[in-house]
Amino acid sequence: MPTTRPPLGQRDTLLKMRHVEKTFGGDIVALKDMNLTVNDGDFISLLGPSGCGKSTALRLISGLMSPTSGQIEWTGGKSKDDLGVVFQEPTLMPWARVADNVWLPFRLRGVSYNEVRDDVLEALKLVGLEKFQRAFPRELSGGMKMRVSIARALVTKPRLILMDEPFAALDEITRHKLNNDLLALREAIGCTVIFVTHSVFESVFLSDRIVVMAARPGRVIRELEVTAPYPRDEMFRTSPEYAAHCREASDALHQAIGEAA
Ligand SMILES: Nc1ncnc2c1ncn2[C@@H]1O[C@H](COP(=O)(O)OP(=O)(O)OP(=O)(O)O)[C@@H](O)[C@H]1O
Repeated sequence: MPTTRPPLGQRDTLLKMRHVEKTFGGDIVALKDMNLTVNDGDFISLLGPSGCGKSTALRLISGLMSPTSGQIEWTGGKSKDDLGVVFQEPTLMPWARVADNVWLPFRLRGVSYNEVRDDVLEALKLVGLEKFQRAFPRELSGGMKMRVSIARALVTKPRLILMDEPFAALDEITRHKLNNDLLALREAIGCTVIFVTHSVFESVFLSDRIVVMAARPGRVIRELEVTAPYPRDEMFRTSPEYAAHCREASDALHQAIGEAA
Protein backbone atom coordinates (compact mmCIF):
# COMPACT_ATOMS: atom_id res chain seq x y z
CA MET A 1 0.00 0.00 0.00
CA PRO A 2 1.65 3.31 -1.00
CA THR A 3 2.13 5.83 1.75
CA THR A 4 0.10 9.05 1.85
CA ARG A 5 2.83 11.04 3.62
CA PRO A 6 3.79 14.28 1.88
CA PRO A 7 7.27 14.16 0.36
CA LEU A 8 10.27 15.37 2.39
CA GLY A 9 10.38 19.15 2.39
CA GLN A 10 6.56 19.48 2.36
CA ARG A 11 5.74 18.11 5.79
CA ASP A 12 4.42 20.10 8.75
CA THR A 13 6.92 20.81 11.50
CA LEU A 14 6.39 18.78 14.66
CA LEU A 15 9.26 20.14 16.73
CA LYS A 16 12.46 22.11 16.45
CA MET A 17 15.66 21.87 18.47
CA ARG A 18 17.35 25.27 18.34
CA HIS A 19 20.96 25.73 19.38
CA VAL A 20 20.56 23.03 22.03
CA GLU A 21 23.51 22.42 24.30
CA LYS A 22 23.79 19.93 27.15
CA THR A 23 26.68 19.78 29.55
CA PHE A 24 27.15 17.42 32.48
CA GLY A 25 29.11 18.31 35.59
CA GLY A 26 30.16 21.63 34.10
CA ASP A 27 32.73 20.28 31.65
CA ILE A 28 31.32 17.28 29.74
CA VAL A 29 29.76 18.77 26.62
CA ALA A 30 27.36 15.98 25.58
CA LEU A 31 25.73 18.12 22.88
CA LYS A 32 26.80 21.39 21.33
CA ASP A 33 24.63 23.70 19.21
CA MET A 34 22.27 20.96 18.02
CA ASN A 35 19.69 22.13 15.51
CA LEU A 36 17.12 19.67 14.24
CA THR A 37 13.69 20.02 12.67
CA VAL A 38 11.40 17.02 13.05
CA ASN A 39 8.41 16.93 10.72
CA ASP A 40 5.15 15.00 10.93
CA GLY A 41 5.72 11.62 9.29
CA ASP A 42 9.53 11.70 9.30
CA PHE A 43 11.50 8.58 10.10
CA ILE A 44 14.77 10.02 11.38
CA SER A 45 17.79 7.99 12.45
CA LEU A 46 20.41 9.52 14.71
CA LEU A 47 23.56 7.73 13.58
CA GLY A 48 26.92 8.16 15.22
CA PRO A 49 29.75 6.66 17.25
CA SER A 50 29.47 5.91 20.94
CA GLY A 51 29.32 9.02 23.09
CA CYS A 52 28.21 11.48 20.39
CA GLY A 53 25.08 12.41 22.33
CA LYS A 54 22.38 10.38 20.55
CA SER A 55 20.70 9.20 23.76
CA THR A 56 21.12 12.64 25.30
CA ALA A 57 19.27 14.16 22.32
CA LEU A 58 16.42 11.65 22.80
CA ARG A 59 16.22 12.33 26.51
CA LEU A 60 16.05 16.07 25.86
CA ILE A 61 13.26 15.64 23.30
CA SER A 62 11.38 13.36 25.69
CA GLY A 63 11.58 15.99 28.40
CA LEU A 64 13.35 13.59 30.79
CA MET A 65 16.13 16.22 30.92
CA SER A 66 16.33 19.92 30.16
CA PRO A 67 18.90 21.54 27.88
CA THR A 68 21.65 23.59 29.47
CA SER A 69 20.90 26.20 26.81
CA GLY A 70 18.84 26.46 23.65
CA GLN A 71 15.20 25.49 23.09
CA ILE A 72 13.05 22.57 22.04
CA GLU A 73 9.81 23.90 20.60
CA TRP A 74 6.81 21.72 19.80
CA THR A 75 4.37 23.07 17.23
CA GLY A 76 1.12 23.66 19.09
CA GLY A 77 2.75 22.71 22.42
CA LYS A 78 3.41 19.24 23.80
CA SER A 79 0.96 17.09 25.75
CA LYS A 80 1.63 13.94 27.78
CA ASP A 81 0.14 11.83 24.97
CA ASP A 82 2.56 13.11 22.35
CA LEU A 83 5.40 10.70 23.11
CA GLY A 84 6.08 6.99 23.19
CA VAL A 85 9.54 5.74 24.14
CA VAL A 86 11.25 2.40 23.41
CA PHE A 87 14.60 1.60 25.02
CA GLN A 88 17.30 -0.94 24.16
CA GLU A 89 16.01 -3.19 26.94
CA PRO A 90 12.30 -3.99 26.76
CA THR A 91 11.94 -2.95 30.47
CA LEU A 92 8.80 -5.04 31.01
CA MET A 93 7.36 -5.75 34.46
CA PRO A 94 8.12 -9.48 34.87
CA TRP A 95 5.24 -10.08 37.28
CA ALA A 96 2.63 -8.57 34.94
CA ARG A 97 0.99 -10.19 31.93
CA VAL A 98 1.65 -8.82 28.44
CA ALA A 99 -1.65 -6.89 28.30
CA ASP A 100 -0.98 -5.31 31.70
CA ASN A 101 2.48 -4.24 30.56
CA VAL A 102 0.96 -2.52 27.53
CA TRP A 103 -1.72 -0.88 29.71
CA LEU A 104 1.00 0.75 31.89
CA PRO A 105 1.08 4.25 30.28
CA PHE A 106 -2.67 4.53 30.85
CA ARG A 107 -2.48 3.05 34.36
CA LEU A 108 0.08 5.71 35.30
CA ARG A 109 -2.55 8.30 34.34
CA GLY A 110 -5.21 6.62 36.46
CA VAL A 111 -7.11 5.10 33.49
CA SER A 112 -8.65 1.68 34.23
CA TYR A 113 -7.90 -1.36 32.07
CA ASN A 114 -11.53 -1.71 31.05
CA GLU A 115 -11.62 1.82 29.65
CA VAL A 116 -8.71 1.12 27.28
CA ARG A 117 -8.99 -2.62 26.73
CA ASP A 118 -9.65 -2.14 22.99
CA ASP A 119 -6.61 0.16 22.65
CA VAL A 120 -4.38 -2.40 24.39
CA LEU A 121 -5.62 -5.22 22.16
CA GLU A 122 -5.27 -3.07 19.03
CA ALA A 123 -1.65 -2.21 19.95
CA LEU A 124 -0.89 -5.92 20.54
CA LYS A 125 -2.47 -6.77 17.21
CA LEU A 126 -0.31 -4.18 15.45
CA VAL A 127 2.82 -5.93 16.72
CA GLY A 128 1.43 -9.40 16.00
CA LEU A 129 1.02 -10.47 19.63
CA GLU A 130 -2.74 -10.47 20.14
CA LYS A 131 -2.63 -14.16 21.05
CA PHE A 132 -0.09 -13.52 23.81
CA GLN A 133 -2.03 -10.98 25.85
CA ARG A 134 -2.18 -13.30 28.90
CA ALA A 135 1.44 -14.49 28.68
CA PHE A 136 4.15 -13.38 31.10
CA PRO A 137 7.37 -11.77 29.78
CA ARG A 138 9.43 -14.83 30.78
CA GLU A 139 7.42 -16.92 28.29
CA LEU A 140 8.45 -14.69 25.36
CA SER A 141 11.55 -14.55 23.13
CA GLY A 142 13.74 -11.43 23.06
CA GLY A 143 12.09 -10.23 19.85
CA MET A 144 8.61 -10.74 21.29
CA LYS A 145 9.51 -8.81 24.45
CA MET A 146 10.66 -5.95 22.24
CA ARG A 147 7.34 -6.08 20.37
CA VAL A 148 5.51 -5.73 23.70
CA SER A 149 7.69 -2.73 24.48
CA ILE A 150 6.77 -1.20 21.10
CA ALA A 151 3.06 -1.90 21.69
CA ARG A 152 3.35 -0.13 25.06
CA ALA A 153 4.96 2.88 23.35
CA LEU A 154 2.24 3.22 20.74
CA VAL A 155 -0.83 2.33 22.81
CA THR A 156 -1.59 6.00 23.54
CA LYS A 157 -1.27 6.82 19.82
CA PRO A 158 1.58 9.31 20.31
CA ARG A 159 2.60 11.84 17.66
CA LEU A 160 6.24 10.87 18.09
CA ILE A 161 7.94 7.59 18.99
CA LEU A 162 11.51 7.76 20.31
CA MET A 163 13.50 4.54 19.95
CA ASP A 164 16.95 4.20 21.55
CA GLU A 165 18.77 1.29 19.86
CA PRO A 166 15.75 -0.96 20.35
CA PHE A 167 17.07 -3.88 18.32
CA ALA A 168 20.79 -3.71 19.15
CA ALA A 169 20.70 -6.68 21.51
CA LEU A 170 18.85 -8.97 19.09
CA ASP A 171 20.31 -11.46 16.60
CA GLU A 172 20.50 -10.31 12.99
CA ILE A 173 17.55 -12.31 11.68
CA THR A 174 15.25 -11.08 14.43
CA ARG A 175 16.56 -7.57 13.88
CA HIS A 176 15.76 -7.67 10.15
CA LYS A 177 12.30 -9.01 10.90
CA LEU A 178 11.63 -6.28 13.44
CA ASN A 179 12.96 -3.63 11.03
CA ASN A 180 10.44 -4.88 8.43
CA ASP A 181 7.65 -4.95 10.99
CA LEU A 182 8.50 -1.48 12.26
CA LEU A 183 8.13 -0.06 8.76
CA ALA A 184 4.83 -1.89 8.27
CA LEU A 185 3.66 -0.48 11.60
CA ARG A 186 4.61 3.01 10.54
CA GLU A 187 2.62 2.61 7.33
CA ALA A 188 -0.36 1.37 9.37
CA ILE A 189 -0.41 4.15 11.99
CA GLY A 190 1.48 6.95 10.24
CA CYS A 191 3.64 7.84 13.26
CA THR A 192 6.78 9.98 13.35
CA VAL A 193 9.89 8.17 14.59
CA ILE A 194 13.32 9.19 15.88
CA PHE A 195 15.51 6.09 16.00
CA VAL A 196 18.97 5.90 17.54
CA THR A 197 21.38 3.41 16.02
CA HIS A 198 25.06 2.65 15.44
CA SER A 199 24.18 0.70 12.30
CA VAL A 200 24.54 2.25 8.86
CA PHE A 201 22.53 -0.63 7.34
CA GLU A 202 19.67 -0.27 9.76
CA SER A 203 19.55 3.52 9.40
CA VAL A 204 19.39 3.35 5.59
CA PHE A 205 16.75 0.63 5.56
CA LEU A 206 14.45 2.42 7.98
CA SER A 207 14.85 6.14 7.55
CA ASP A 208 14.01 8.87 5.16
CA ARG A 209 16.42 11.17 7.00
CA ILE A 210 19.72 10.21 8.61
CA VAL A 211 21.29 12.68 11.02
CA VAL A 212 24.98 11.85 11.42
CA MET A 213 26.57 12.96 14.68
CA ALA A 214 30.16 13.27 15.89
CA ALA A 215 31.48 13.14 19.46
CA ARG A 216 33.55 15.42 21.72
CA PRO A 217 31.56 17.56 21.62
CA GLY A 218 28.41 15.80 20.41
CA ARG A 219 27.08 17.57 17.35
CA VAL A 220 25.36 17.06 14.01
CA ILE A 221 27.83 16.92 11.14
CA ARG A 222 25.71 15.76 8.19
CA GLU A 223 22.13 15.13 7.24
CA LEU A 224 21.35 12.62 4.49
CA GLU A 225 18.07 11.86 2.76
CA VAL A 226 17.15 8.34 1.77
CA THR A 227 14.77 9.00 -1.08
CA ALA A 228 13.78 5.37 -1.78
CA PRO A 229 10.00 5.03 -1.52
CA TYR A 230 8.17 3.07 1.16
CA PRO A 231 7.13 0.34 1.63
CA ARG A 232 10.66 -1.08 1.64
CA ASP A 233 11.37 -4.78 1.66
CA GLU A 234 14.06 -7.37 0.97
CA MET A 235 14.25 -6.14 -2.65
CA PHE A 236 15.37 -2.75 -1.34
CA ARG A 237 17.95 -4.39 0.98
CA THR A 238 19.68 -5.98 -1.99
CA SER A 239 19.29 -3.07 -4.44
CA PRO A 240 22.11 -0.90 -5.84
CA GLU A 241 20.23 2.11 -4.47
CA TYR A 242 20.47 0.70 -0.92
CA ALA A 243 24.18 -0.01 -1.39
CA ALA A 244 24.76 3.56 -2.62
CA HIS A 245 22.96 5.07 0.37
CA CYS A 246 24.92 2.78 2.72
CA ARG A 247 28.17 3.94 1.17
CA GLU A 248 27.17 7.58 1.61
CA ALA A 249 26.12 7.05 5.24
CA SER A 250 29.25 5.01 5.94
CA ASP A 251 31.48 7.78 4.57
CA ALA A 252 29.69 10.31 6.77
CA LEU A 253 30.08 8.03 9.79
CA HIS A 254 33.82 7.65 9.12
CA GLN A 255 34.06 11.42 8.87
CA ALA A 256 32.27 11.65 12.24
CA ILE A 257 34.68 9.16 13.82
CA GLY A 258 37.66 10.97 12.26
CA GLU A 259 36.49 14.35 13.55
CA ALA A 260 36.21 13.00 17.09
CA ALA A 261 39.67 11.39 17.07
N1 LIG B 1 24.14 11.59 33.22
C1 LIG B 1 25.36 11.83 32.71
N2 LIG B 1 26.35 12.33 33.47
C2 LIG B 1 27.57 12.59 32.95
N3 LIG B 1 27.90 12.40 31.65
C3 LIG B 1 26.95 11.92 30.84
C4 LIG B 1 25.64 11.60 31.32
N4 LIG B 1 24.89 11.14 30.27
C5 LIG B 1 25.71 11.15 29.20
N5 LIG B 1 26.93 11.61 29.55
C6 LIG B 1 28.09 11.79 28.64
O1 LIG B 1 27.63 12.55 27.52
C7 LIG B 1 28.18 12.06 26.32
C8 LIG B 1 27.08 11.63 25.38
O2 LIG B 1 26.43 10.46 25.93
P1 LIG B 1 25.22 9.72 25.21
O3 LIG B 1 24.85 8.56 26.07
O4 LIG B 1 24.17 10.70 24.86
O5 LIG B 1 25.92 9.22 23.87
P2 LIG B 1 25.45 8.14 22.82
O6 LIG B 1 25.80 8.66 21.48
O7 LIG B 1 24.01 7.79 23.06
O8 LIG B 1 26.37 6.90 23.20
P3 LIG B 1 26.13 5.32 23.01
O9 LIG B 1 25.99 5.09 21.54
O10 LIG B 1 27.36 4.70 23.58
O11 LIG B 1 24.88 4.97 23.77
C9 LIG B 1 29.13 10.92 26.72
O12 LIG B 1 30.43 11.47 26.85
C10 LIG B 1 28.60 10.49 28.07
O13 LIG B 1 29.61 9.92 28.86
